Amino acid sequence: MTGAPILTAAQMRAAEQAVFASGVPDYALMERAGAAAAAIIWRAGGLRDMLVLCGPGNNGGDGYVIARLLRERGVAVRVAALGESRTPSSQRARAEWGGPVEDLATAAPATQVVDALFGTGLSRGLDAAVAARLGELTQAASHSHAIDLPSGVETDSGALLSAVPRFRLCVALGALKPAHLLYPAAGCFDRLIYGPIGIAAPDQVHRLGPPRLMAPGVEAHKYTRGLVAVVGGAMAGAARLAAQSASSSGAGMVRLFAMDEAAAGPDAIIHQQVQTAADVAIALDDERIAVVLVGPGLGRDAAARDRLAATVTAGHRLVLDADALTLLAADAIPQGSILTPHEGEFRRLFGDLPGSKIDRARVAAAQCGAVVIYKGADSVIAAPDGRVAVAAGASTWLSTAGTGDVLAGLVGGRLAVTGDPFRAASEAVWLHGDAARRAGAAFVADDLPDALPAAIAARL
Ligand SMILES: NC(=O)C1=CN([C@@H]2O[C@H](COP(=O)(O)OP(=O)(O)OC[C@H]3O[C@@H](n4cnc5c(N)ncnc54)[C@H](O)[C@@H]3O)[C@@H](O)[C@H]2O)[C@@H](O)CC1
Ligand SMILES: Nc1ncnc2c1ncn2[C@@H]1O[C@H](COP(=O)(O)OP(=O)(O)O)[C@@H](O)[C@H]1O
Ligand SMILES: [K+]
Repeated sequence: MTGAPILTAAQMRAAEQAVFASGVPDYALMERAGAAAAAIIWRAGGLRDMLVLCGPGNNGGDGYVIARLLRERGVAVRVAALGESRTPSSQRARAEWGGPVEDLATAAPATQVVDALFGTGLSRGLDAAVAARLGELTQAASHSHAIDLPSGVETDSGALLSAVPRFRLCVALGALKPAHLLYPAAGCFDRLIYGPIGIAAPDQVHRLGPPRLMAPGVEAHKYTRGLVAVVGGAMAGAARLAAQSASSSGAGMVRLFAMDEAAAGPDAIIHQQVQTAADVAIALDDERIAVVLVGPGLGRDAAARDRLAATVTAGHRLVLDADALTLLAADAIPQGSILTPHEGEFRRLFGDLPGSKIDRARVAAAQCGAVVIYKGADSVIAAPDGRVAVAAGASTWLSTAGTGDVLAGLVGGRLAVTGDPFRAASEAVWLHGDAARRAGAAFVADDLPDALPAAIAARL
């Protein structure tokens, strides 16, 4: 399930220090990084003429190594620098390059541009003139490559500290950084390639990787595969959509406790009209229920409040979405639940927490003892024990009504199957993204459940 590790700038520095402490000289690590990046750029750009932009720090050092190695392969390389090299390794890399170094302010463009101005050491935005030069030279190139990070993005938050052009390729060195997955920085390149340089990374924060799912065993029956109950409310459609998604998620059975009478819908879903909070309590008094999903279409009035209270009191494992997140206070969330807030719901529940989206999700999960899926174009899944998976690059067509209801149903279904909230949340976000990819363009939320069986089959 886990993909590449994600390290902050400080964790990256600590990991580099550990490599140096093991006896690898500073400059050897820079050679490794430069060689990894040069190999990736060579595959992308071949013999096209190139301008490498080198900054004053070690990111610039990587640039000089890349320039030298691609010159050795026959590429017509020029180098333009932003001032002198200030670290011992980058000074050596510049000396090993040995060729002319132009001034960034006046260098002519080339077919390929390599941005090695700043990486994880950026402490403030680029000066306006430098940012403008970077923009001009990048736009003039048909092949643009950012080394480690596009210059101008803040490593740990993904914020843009100055104007950043869009690169064709970003080469992440040693580990992914939060800015590779968090927006807006994650939108500053078309493709991300990870270049390993042999550092050991802490293993708590990862990019979301493809899950490994299992087909039901021969002994399976509908109750062992998990019974998901969906408690609906005033807006019937949202709960129906969630129930439909849960029933295509691998769960054994879905019961929809709705306020309205059964509408036409998948007949596999057991529809039961449950009007009062007392009726909700009776319906949920069933030991076979593995997970209860509440929130989509619940409403926010007194009746919704009562239905939610009856649902929480029933004591089953909960997935809380939409209106449930608006009605509940953070300290009333039962431990072991899964929450699926979008930005607005997250801020209402947890306030304006400091730090990156990853930091905020982690604090929220620890605070309420629940797994939090902090949704958006970048979705951060955080567990109370500190584990985090970050998903970026989902189809932007997901920004349509009801796709959150589909995700919530899917989370409920995977939780019923696995019994493990972090795993269920991770599987659900992956499958949701894959279903969207399969649905293509301009889909509506109703199309996504139909795409789930194929998305699941692809992970068996
Ligand atoms: N230690 C090493 O040998 C390795 C370093 N690596 C590379 O080194 C990078 C980190 O290197 P550094 O820590 O030297 O940091 P950078 O190269 O990102 O830049 C740091 C330098 O720029 C200055 N600076 C920061 N923001 C500025 C601004 N807005 N305008 C002008 N100057 C500014 C800083 O004062 C410092 O001198 C990584 O991103 C990666 O590319 C990796 O290749 C791994 C190996
Ligand atoms: N621009 C976007 N790019 C990719 N995914 C997005 C984007 N906007 C929203 N999403 C995803 O779509 C879903 C929307 O959920 P939500 O905001 O709760 O919508 P709704 O309540 O209408 O169902 C979430 O899974 C979210 O991560
Ligand atoms: K860079």
